Amino acid sequence: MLRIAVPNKGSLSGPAAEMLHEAGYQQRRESKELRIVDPVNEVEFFYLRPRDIAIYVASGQLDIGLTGRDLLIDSGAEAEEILALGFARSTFHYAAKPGTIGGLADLSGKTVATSYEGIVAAHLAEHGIDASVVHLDGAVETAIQLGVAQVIADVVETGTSLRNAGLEVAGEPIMKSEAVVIRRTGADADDVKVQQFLRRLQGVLVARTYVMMDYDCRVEQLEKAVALTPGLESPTVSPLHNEGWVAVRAMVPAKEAQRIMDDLYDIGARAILTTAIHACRL
Ligand SMILES: Nc1ncnc2c1ncn2[C@@H]1O[C@H](COP(=O)(O)OP(=O)(O)OP(=O)(O)O)[C@@H](O)[C@H]1O
Ligand SMILES: O=P(O)(O)OC[C@H]1O[C@H](OP(=O)(O)OP(=O)(O)O)[C@H](O)[C@@H]1O
Ligand SMILES: [Mg+2]
Repeated sequence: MLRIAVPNKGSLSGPAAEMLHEAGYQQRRESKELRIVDPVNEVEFFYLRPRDIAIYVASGQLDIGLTGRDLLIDSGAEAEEILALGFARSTFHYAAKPGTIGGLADLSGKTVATSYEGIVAAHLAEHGIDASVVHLDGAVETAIQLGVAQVIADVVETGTSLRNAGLEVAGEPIMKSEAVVIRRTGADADDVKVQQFLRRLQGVLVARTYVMMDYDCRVEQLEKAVALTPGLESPTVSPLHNEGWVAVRAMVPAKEAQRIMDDLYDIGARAILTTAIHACRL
């Protein structure tokens, strides 16, 4: 039975459960459940604090975990990222009152408040900056107003929390994060059950980002049309009953579907349809 750690609360938990559900796995029915078994898929899910997931996975008791890249790095645990999941995207930044911090050197001698001490201490050391770090559990934007620190280092997504606290980002981003699948460093890369789990999640990622496009076009236009819809490997081209026409089928990025349909129409393609992909194995 594959043992998987899943975030039990916070920004990661809803989208993680949704992705697992889309991948065909049973998920817990209520938020107090800490462990469930999905007997059909032979998987056991453990609902853990996002921050603790890398530690559990590194200990070898759980095969894989879903967490944030920033949480993985912050933990310093012996675990590694094996698949990026495209949700809970964020950037990790220093921030301060406008005009107080021009560049990294200005952090010298300051106190930095953060929930991500591991990332911040490593970043400061890497750049040879002597600053103090104070750990706070959350709502770190308030630390400056209340005099606990002159600088914060935190997750920024829309920037609303910083703006509301009258702060602005200082210097270059420290790192970019998103939800990731992790396993213990050096774990068996060919484990069949892990590979199957990853293929299922990859199927969801593809289904979310691609649509299937079908259209008819004249044989003379086929090369131009195929250049617009090269597919992932190669489009399927089938003869039509009407001589001189073919039907083409290819996967296209969902974000570009409308532009591609316009371009296909312009070169004479007709009966252009897009359909959602619900699941796939590439
Ligand atoms: N506003 C946000 N937008 C996108 N991702 C976020 C946001 N806030 C946190 N994250 C990401 O979520 C993960 C942190 O999850 P965690 O549950 O620990 O914190 P949280 O979502 O802030 O919840 P909590 O309320 O417990 O602090 C990190 O990977 C972080 O980058
Ligand atoms: O740039 P934004 O879109 O405003 O998002 C970033 C904010 O979201 C998270 O806070 P959360 O709401 O999880 O509270 P917390 O600070 O207590 O973790 C994060 O810690 C930032 O404060
Ligand atoms: Mg938070």
